[in-house]
Amino acid sequence: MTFEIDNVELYFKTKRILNGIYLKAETGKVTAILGSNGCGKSCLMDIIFGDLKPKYKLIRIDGKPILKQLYKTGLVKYLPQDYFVLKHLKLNFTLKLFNSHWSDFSTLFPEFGNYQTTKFKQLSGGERRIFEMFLILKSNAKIVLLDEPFNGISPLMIERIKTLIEEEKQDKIIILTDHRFDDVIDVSDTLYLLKNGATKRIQKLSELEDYEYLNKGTLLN
Ligand SMILES: Nc1ncnc2c1ncn2[C@@H]1O[C@H](COP(=O)(O)OP(=O)(O)OP(=O)(O)O)[C@@H](O)[C@H]1O
Repeated sequence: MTFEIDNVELYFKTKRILNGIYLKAETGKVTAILGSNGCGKSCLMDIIFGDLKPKYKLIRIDGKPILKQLYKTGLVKYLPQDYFVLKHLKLNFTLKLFNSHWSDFSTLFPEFGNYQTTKFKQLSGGERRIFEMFLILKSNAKIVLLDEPFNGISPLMIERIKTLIEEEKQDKIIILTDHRFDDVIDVSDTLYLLKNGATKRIQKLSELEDYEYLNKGTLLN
């Protein structure tokens, strides 16, 4: 499956946020978006999901235009920056709601060993993020959007999540954005930089320095 978005124009009042977007993602690949604070990455994710209506946009799946909001197609799941699981829900019940099982989760994350009946609100910030990411990545969605999946997660857990992303991308389109550029570069197959409202496809990592997303010499370290 291929996913494309282009011709996006997003304004807030007279402030232009996005105006030159083209992004193509496909099953079996992780497509990543890098960009500085406030450049419009979360807005672009919201637009793809269908939760933010720009002045104009064109989304195509396998070349065919999709005119309704993407979430209405049932093809997509979205990990936004804010938590989406209801605070009072127990973890094992929440997994059932997402057609998953406690044993699947605890096999991958044994650190959560006896948390079956723990409520979501009793988890730490990083634990909540890991749990929500598992729900999204293990879902049967064909398109997965991850907004800052590594935020607040400790290094060893990031490695495990990257492994999960690698496994799950086999039958999913995964589009993610995060400020941990080294982890993003490591896990991505296709890389875009969002700058001045437009996406630039990154073919060589040195372009990240040329476009002043990274300081010169950062990639040598
Ligand atoms: N509802 C809104 N009303 C007005 N301006 C908004 C709104 N939402 C976002 N913006 C502005 O749009 C721009 C892009 O915001 P966005 O959250 O997409 O940035 P981002 O690239 O995800 O940033 P960060 O990496 O800091 O999370 C910012 O300048 C922000 O202030």
